[in-house]
Amino acid sequence: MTYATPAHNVIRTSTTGTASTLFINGAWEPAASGAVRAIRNPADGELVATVSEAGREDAERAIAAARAAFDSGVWSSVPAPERGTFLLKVAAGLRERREKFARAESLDTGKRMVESRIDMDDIAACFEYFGRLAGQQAGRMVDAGNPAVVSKIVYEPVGVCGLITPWNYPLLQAAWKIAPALAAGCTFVLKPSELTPSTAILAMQLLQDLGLPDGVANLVTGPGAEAGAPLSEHPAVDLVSFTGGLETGKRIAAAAAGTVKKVALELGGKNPNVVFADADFDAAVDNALNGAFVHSGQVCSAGARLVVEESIAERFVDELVRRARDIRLGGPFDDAAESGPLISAAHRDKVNAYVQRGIQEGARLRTGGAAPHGEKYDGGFYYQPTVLDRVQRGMSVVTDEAFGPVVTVETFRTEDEAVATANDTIYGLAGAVWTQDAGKAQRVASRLRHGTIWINDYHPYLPQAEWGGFGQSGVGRELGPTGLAEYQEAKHIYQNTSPQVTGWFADHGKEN
Ligand SMILES: NC(=O)c1ccc[n+]([C@@H]2O[C@H](COP(=O)([O-])OP(=O)(O)OC[C@H]3O[C@@H](n4cnc5c(N)ncnc54)[C@H](O)[C@@H]3O)[C@@H](O)[C@H]2O)c1
Ligand SMILES: C[N+](C)(C)CC=O
Repeated sequence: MTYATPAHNVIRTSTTGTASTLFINGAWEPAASGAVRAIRNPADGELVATVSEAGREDAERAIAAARAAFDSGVWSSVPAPERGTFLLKVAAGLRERREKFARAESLDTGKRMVESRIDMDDIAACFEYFGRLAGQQAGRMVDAGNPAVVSKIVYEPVGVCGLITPWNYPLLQAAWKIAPALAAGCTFVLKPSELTPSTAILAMQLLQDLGLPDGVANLVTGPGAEAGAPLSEHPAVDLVSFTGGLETGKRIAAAAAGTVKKVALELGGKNPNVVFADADFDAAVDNALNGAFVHSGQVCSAGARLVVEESIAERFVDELVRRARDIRLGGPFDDAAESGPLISAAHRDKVNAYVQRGIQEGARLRTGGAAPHGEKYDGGFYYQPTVLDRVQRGMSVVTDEAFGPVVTVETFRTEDEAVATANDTIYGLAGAVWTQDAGKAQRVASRLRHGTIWINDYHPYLPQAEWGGFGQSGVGRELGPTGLAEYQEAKHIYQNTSPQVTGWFADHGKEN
């Protein structure tokens, strides 16, 4: 198969310079300024779509629509099981349109079709999970210790949600927010990455086709500083849920403080993949490749730090390097490709700068460290899978999230040293432990300060299992029951069925 051309375009956006991709109060609109952005496939630079480039004014109109829809009760008053049924229809719609959505995702991100198809399945599973959960949150009775009192906890929607998402898993990260927000009865404004808006547009079309009331779901496509910032600043937004980089997350938390809105942050990671000498060697090497290089390492939970027991380190890294050299790079429709391009030239420059700085600081480059050569790669933003060993703690390539196909190698001699090395990061998103000793696996897993620990595996995540970070990897959790609770307020309703005079204050005006 050859790379996609604009003829593969699968969404209703223009390739001629006009666009109406803002979805506000049930209508498709251009940006107030008329600005547009060209979306290009990072695998070959081909024009994929032209979308509206929203600014503050557009975001504020979308917020007003979401506020009015929430306050009208048009969605929050729909019984929770019916909201759940709607989510199940969304899941079914996604499954029917899987290929169309996957192509749009691959064209925007450059990721291989096989990966985008998996993403679409995971997205449908997310809607199914929250669809089933929606009807099960009945609240609970509380024993007030007084038979005359009826005391209960009910869960109400938090209100208007600002949802801000990144480019690496565009619709998946949006779905992890949209599904629980709708299940809880919230309304929202979604601001996807300006680089990868296409599947968000398709998703809004699906919600519209399925009859979601106007104003419940709103979309602004555009850059963060203009279209995104109002979602964290505006007093009419009750919650901002953000997935993206650490520095943006800090800005959003600071901006949200002005109106004391709820903040959920899913940020980056610098995730340790800890391999003990007694691990299944072949499985551990294979999964170290998977952990570091799938989607060219542009994964928040990428196993970018290999932490390997000294006694097997040389053999392990030799094998990792041998196999990393063989990884075939290519575009979304190249069936032979095993990994794809980076998202942009600027991002590739950033990844390369980390690698070169690491080498200058004394790391040894075992493979990679440059863009690949050849006609096939011209016009795309490819970077070779890269392995650096002999790194030192404190080097920026070890501490910072490079977010590319780069793995560093650290070694340890004892279990304590393995734990200390793995925990030596400001982040705390995910990590893995490889050993055939079940006791050691559980011991180490319990000491690692990361939100997800895989034992003898790498990368799986489940809609029913909470996802999120310790430390500076974020605040709050997505998925699982906690992922729904993020979009709810717990309210205590206390009813005294037999009101009594308390006598706390004497009635000084009353005759004896
Ligand atoms: N923890 C997770 O589950 C998870 C999942 C996916 C990606 N990520 C992280 O996302 C990052 C990569 O994504 P990115 O480069 O798109 O991140 P980013 O922080 O640059 O952008 C994320 C989103 O924020 C918007 N934005 C930027 N500035 C803003 C502002 N001032 N106000 C409001 N919105 C603003 C962007 O337009 C985009 O939509 C990595 O750090 C990765 O680890 C985390
Ligand atoms: C959360 N996850 C693993 C799907 C994507 C992270 O970038």
